[in-house]
Amino acid sequence: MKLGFIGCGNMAQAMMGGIIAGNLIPADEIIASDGYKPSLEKTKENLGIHITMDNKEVAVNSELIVLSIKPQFYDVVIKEIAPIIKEDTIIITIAPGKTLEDLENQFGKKVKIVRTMPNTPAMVGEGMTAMCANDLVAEKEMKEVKGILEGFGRVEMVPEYVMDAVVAVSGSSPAYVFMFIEALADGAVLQGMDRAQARIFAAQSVLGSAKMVLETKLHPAELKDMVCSPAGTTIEAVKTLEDRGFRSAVIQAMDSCAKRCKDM
Ligand SMILES: NC(=O)C1=CN([C@@H]2O[C@H](COP(=O)(O)OP(=O)(O)OC[C@H]3O[C@@H](n4cnc5c(N)ncnc54)[C@H](OP(=O)(O)O)[C@@H]3O)[C@@H](O)[C@H]2O)C=CC1
Ligand SMILES: O=C(O)[C@@H]1CCC=N1
Repeated sequence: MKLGFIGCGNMAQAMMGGIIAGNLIPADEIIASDGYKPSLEKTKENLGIHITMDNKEVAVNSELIVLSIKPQFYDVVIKEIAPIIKEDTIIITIAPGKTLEDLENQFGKKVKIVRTMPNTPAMVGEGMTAMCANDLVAEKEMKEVKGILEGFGRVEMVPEYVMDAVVAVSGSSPAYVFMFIEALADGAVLQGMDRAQARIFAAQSVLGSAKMVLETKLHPAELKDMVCSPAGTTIEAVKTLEDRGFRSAVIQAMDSCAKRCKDM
């Protein structure tokens, strides 16, 4: 197998979906293991990958192994696979707070490790993933892994010290954005709009605004100013958001998020 996933939940399925749809690795060269058989079988049915209940089968048969279990299960899974992985296997991690040094110590031997942080928009091919690696991973191997991760969105190489910031700004941020979209829809419902239509108006406005930031490369404050007419409607809304500490709430939420990474 080219690519193996240990843990076949939300992130693993999102990553596999993009990789297969982008023809980066064919489904019959991907294998996934999980402790829960019905969800594995459903993934096999949807994506056509190989499945197993045995993590070791993934470990011995894959060139690249994604550890797609929750952080609290990293210890037990690493203990299980460390004795049997081959020297040239590349381990890809996606958990917050698990540093390259921690991981190397847990494996207890020289292992090629690529530490990444993806996000759930990978499910629709619009993921944002950060990556860094230990010294054993050659530049050519980094490029290969990057190419695979690009199957489900954008990828940036980062120095490891910014990984907690990455979790706050992209790994976890879809949750805050969904809360914002939900709140926008609620606000429109309050003004009398139908719920289903409100959700479309809210989501499309967030999508379009994000695209403007990426495509115009203008500062977000400049784009905000373009919406605020003098004595108009928008500046009234901006005033209320500033009064209620909107930006400060976001920054403080991200600070809590990054602090949690350090405790994991
Ligand atoms: N969700 C997100 O937005 C993001 C998540 N991540 C990271 O991705 C990783 C996976 O998260 P996510 O996909 O959300 O989690 P999920 O709970 O959806 O998936 C994890 C899967 O691993 C299975 N599992 C648990 N223990 C084992 C084991 N010993 N061997 C094999 N499989 C096991 C779980 O089964 P069961 O449910 O039966 O226990 C579950 O199906 C985490 O490290 C998370 O921090 C990173 C970026 C974004
Ligand atoms: O909440 C979490 O811990 C994971 C990591 C990033 C997004 N979800």
